[in-house]
Amino acid sequence: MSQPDLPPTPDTSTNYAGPIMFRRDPSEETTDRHLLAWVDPRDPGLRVDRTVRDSWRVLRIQSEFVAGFDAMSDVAEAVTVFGSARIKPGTEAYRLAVRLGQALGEAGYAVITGGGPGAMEAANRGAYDTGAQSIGLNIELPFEQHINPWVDVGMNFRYFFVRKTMFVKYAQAFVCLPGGFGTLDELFEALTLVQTKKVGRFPIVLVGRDYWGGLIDWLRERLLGEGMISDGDIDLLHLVDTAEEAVEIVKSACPTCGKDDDGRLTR
Ligand SMILES: C/C(=C\CNc1ncnc2c1ncn2[C@@H]1O[C@H](COP(=O)(O)O)[C@@H](O)[C@H]1O)CO
Repeated sequence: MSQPDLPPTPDTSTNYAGPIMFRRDPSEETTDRHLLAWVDPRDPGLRVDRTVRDSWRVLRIQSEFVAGFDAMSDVAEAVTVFGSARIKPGTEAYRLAVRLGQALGEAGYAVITGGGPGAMEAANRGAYDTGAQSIGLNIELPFEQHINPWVDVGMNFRYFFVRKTMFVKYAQAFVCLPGGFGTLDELFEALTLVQTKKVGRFPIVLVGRDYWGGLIDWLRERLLGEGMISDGDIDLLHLVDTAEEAVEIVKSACPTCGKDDDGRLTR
């Protein structure tokens, strides 16, 4: 029933700038966007943007690394799960992501995701269900954004590259569920880090032969076929169909991960 003496329910759409929340602000600005904006050095009115503001931004970036390292300091063995922000509860894709979170949790791993909706939420939900640590590293975006309710350690990052450092530094493996540009970006960053031996310990697992198979075929035919990558590079990717297979690959790459000296789960 309407109550004319009360103000209308507010628009609750929410934007974040790092830890700061804004409502009723339709701006598409984000901190990343300010950092990456090109500023013409010949424009005297904007010169301060390059000479002063960019230099000072370094301190904010530094503080985000410090906060991220602090937030993650208690994380033991963990697996980072990537996947579409768009899949919905009730779908097969969502159930697979929940099952993946559960299987990783049951095997003793903490689960790290981007903290958002879709496959991230589902994997956090599965991990949370098993009592495993469920971590969400969210990112400031130019539209409404919240950390999903199944995250028990969460952080909201301003900068994509700081957040990506946390995904890699605190995980023993990456598992990619079907996804779009964001998932592909995260997958190829991981692949490049392993290929260039910046990280050495990483299995990268793709779940969904049907979804990823075409990409693997293309990588083999074009990139390998035309000498853009080496023979072993394709083998960095493990293609599976089920959550259980994914966990087996993670475990076999790091048999002691998730266990203490007596072989007990460490969570
Ligand atoms: C588009 C929608 C929500 C966006 N919210 C996100 N929150 C946190 N992390 C995100 C979000 N969107 C993308 N990511 C990151 O990229 C991967 C998923 O991207 P994709 O393009 O959907 O594959 C994911 O792993 C995150 O790290 C829904 O309204």
